[in-house]
Amino acid sequence: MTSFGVLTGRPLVTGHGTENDFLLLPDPDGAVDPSAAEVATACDRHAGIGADGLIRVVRSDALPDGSAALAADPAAEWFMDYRNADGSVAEMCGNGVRVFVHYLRESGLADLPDGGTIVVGTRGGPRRVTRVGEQYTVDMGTWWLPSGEGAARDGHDVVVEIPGIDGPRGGLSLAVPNPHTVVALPDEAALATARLSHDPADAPRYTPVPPDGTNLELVVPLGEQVDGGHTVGAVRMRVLERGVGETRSCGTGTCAAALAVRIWGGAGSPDTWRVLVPGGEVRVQVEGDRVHLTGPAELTADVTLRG
Ligand SMILES: N[C@@H](CCC[C@H](N)C(=O)O)C(=O)O
Repeated sequence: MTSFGVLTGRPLVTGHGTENDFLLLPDPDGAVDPSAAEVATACDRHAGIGADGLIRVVRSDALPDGSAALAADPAAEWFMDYRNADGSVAEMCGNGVRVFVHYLRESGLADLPDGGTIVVGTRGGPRRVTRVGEQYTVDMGTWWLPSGEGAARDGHDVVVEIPGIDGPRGGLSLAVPNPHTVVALPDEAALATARLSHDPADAPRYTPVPPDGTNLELVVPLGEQVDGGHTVGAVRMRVLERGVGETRSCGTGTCAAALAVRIWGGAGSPDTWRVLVPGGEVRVQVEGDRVHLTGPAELTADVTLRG
């Protein structure tokens, strides 16, 4: 008999950002702290509602991680308590934070006029989210190369064996601030043949093994175009998310993908990137050691779990 534990009977809201989908748990006062097993069951696509992750919408002053966010930025009234579909926590979710802010706006918990900005607490630090019509631009903060600048010179710091792809490939590790490994493939046919799963018998293998696990982005650079007088790069991406499986989009992953392709492109590589994912398209803007992500957010249903 399936048990959703503390989630039973709680009003939940479903939503997605470029089809990276989430269960939102409104819990302003921090009264409901689901266990990893309860999150995993609710996110199971057969035994539960199904989602790539669960996001608790909670006031920052109601939990310890939120207090740290408030100390970093007193404007961070709300905290995105993000859990992967397997119940594990992650530092940041680039698609989720847009859906989070869209929910705050739609439910009247925050006033966000067009052009307005709100600060959201996350485990990766406070994030400023600006509404631009029906799109949201997230200041994703600083990014870095965990292996140091030498990795940028070499272009890779990890070897990845990917089921469905011939031979081992060089990958580049990036922190956004959650861990990502980006691997370039020669064309879209190769991208289509990759098998992306956490099944131990068919999972990618990394040398060295990433200490905190990793999200894996497979990318195919699509070239550059001039848009409004600016050069814009384009890249197609598939992603295997840590703690989830293959998803139709990953916001932090699109940032990692754009950053890696930009590094591989060398001097003169664009700062603005269109990243095409199975669930749609987002835009990534690099400003030195900071990165911004722009994309849509939607709410889809109000749901309640039965016992
Ligand atoms: N889908 C998210 C990333 C969620 C966290 C990730 N699976 C991890 O464990 O690091 C995004 O949109 O960024």
